[in-house]
This record gives sequence, structure tokens and C-alpha cells, in this order.
Amino acid sequence: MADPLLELRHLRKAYGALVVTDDVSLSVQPGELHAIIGPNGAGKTTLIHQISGTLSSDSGSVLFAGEDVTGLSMPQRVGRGLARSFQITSILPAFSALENVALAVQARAGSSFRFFGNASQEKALNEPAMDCLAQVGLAARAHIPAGLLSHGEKRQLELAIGLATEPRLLLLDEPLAGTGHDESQRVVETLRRLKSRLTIVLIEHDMDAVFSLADRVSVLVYGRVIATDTPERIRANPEVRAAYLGEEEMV
Ligand SMILES: Nc1ncnc2c1ncn2[C@@H]1O[C@H](COP(=O)(O)OP(=O)(O)OP(=O)(O)O)[C@@H](O)[C@H]1O
Repeated sequence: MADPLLELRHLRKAYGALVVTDDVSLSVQPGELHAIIGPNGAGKTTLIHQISGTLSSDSGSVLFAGEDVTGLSMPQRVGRGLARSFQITSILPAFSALENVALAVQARAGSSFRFFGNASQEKALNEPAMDCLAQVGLAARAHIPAGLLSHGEKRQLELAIGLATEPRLLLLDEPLAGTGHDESQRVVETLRRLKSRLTIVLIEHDMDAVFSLADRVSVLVYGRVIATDTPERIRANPEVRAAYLGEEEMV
């Protein structure tokens, strides 16, 4: 097996007496779509924050591409290709979809844009931004103010903004939340396309999406990983089924 792209070693985070992530160790292989599922409050979002660097861990370490990034800030991790998809709340509603993505392209490129003149600077930002929009199926909506996009389109825009940081690994926290059936199908198709090029860690409550997209699934319960396996074996795992009181969720 290849070296893991992402490796978590004994991560822990507690708020007072509440231990939210507890000795979490798992590895994500290059090219894998690794889903993390678990009941509400299991610690999934907290874990994503610990991986992305928006939250520091009490103990344990995060290794990315063989480098210990535990002490690095979120922007430093993004710079190494470990990116988290942005939340809808970070989208600027009065700016067009294209402008929102172009800002992320600029943030990624940093000061190198200073050397361009105005017109070529715009082109150098807009071309990669348009490419990101095309990858998520939003090219035709590029010039619409982001605030006027449908909820599902905003979720696709978040993905495009994440792609603009040129990630090697993308962390996605419930990209299907709040989408209707057709919209969620579109996001699933987008993720299916992206997974051929990117390593993805996906938190998602929609089990149909998880089981159709994931190469492996880790199950978090009360902050602990109780199983990591293929979707088929996870679905058949009695401990996993017991952890989801409504077993029909897993069928
Ligand atoms: N800043 C905080 N201070 C105190 N408790 C917190 C904080 N953030 C999260 N928690 C608690 O940690 C636990 C895990 O929260 P987290 O959001 O990580 O779970 P989750 O698995 O993502 O849940 P969901 O599936 O409902 O989104 C919850 O009990 C939550 O109330």
C-alpha cells in the first residue's frame, strides 16, 4: 500500500469534562474518498476542524504527505494542499460566483499577482476561477451574484472555492446538507468527478451518497473510531448497526 496522504495519530479534543474526539487514529490513502460517519454529536465536525487546523488538538498529531503539520496554522496547511471547503457563510453574496472563486485564487497565489498589470491580473485570476466553476458544473452561472444562487448551487460554489486553493486533499463537511433531491444528485455527481483527481475526506449524513461514493468509511461514535472499512463491510458490521439506533438508516 502507498504511504498515506493524511495520517491522524491519537487525536484528542475535550471541552472541560466532555471528551469530543478521543484517541482518533486513521489514515487516508492518496486518491481515496474516505467518509467519516457517526451519530449527531459524535465529534465529526470537531475532527475536521482539528485536521484543517481551525482548532488545535489537546494531544495527538496530524501528518500530511509525510510531514507533521500539527503545529501549523490553517493557512499554512492550505498552502501545503490540505484544504477545507468553505462554508456558505463565507460566500460574499453581492459578488458574482466567478468573483468569489477569483478571490480564493488570489489568496492562494498571494503576492505573485503584484507583478501583473490590471488587465492581465484579471485574466490570470478569472481563467483558473472559471475552470474551478466548470469542474463543479457552475460555469453557466459564473456572472450571477452568489446571493441569488440556489442553495445547491451555493454548495457547489463552496466546492469551487475549495478547488481554487489547489488542494491535494479536500475536507468536506456535509456538502449535501439542506439540498433537495435534484440538487443533491448534482453535488454527488460533482463529487464523483472530483474523486478521480483528488483525495477527499467527507463527512455526510446522507448514507446513500456515502455508500455510493466512498472507498472506505470510518465510523465515529462518542469521539472514537469504532470501525474503518469498505462500505459493504461497514454496512454489515453489527457494532456499527447498533451504534445507529435507527438501523434503517444504514440499509
Ligand atoms: N466549542 C465547543 N464548546 C463546547 N462543546 C462543544 C464545542 N464544539 C462542539 N462541542 C460539543 O462536542 C460534541 C461534538 O460536536 P460536533 O459538532 O463535532 O459533532 P458532529 O458529529 O459533527 O455532530 P453533527 O452530526 O450533529 O453535526 C457535541 O456534544 C457538541 O455540543
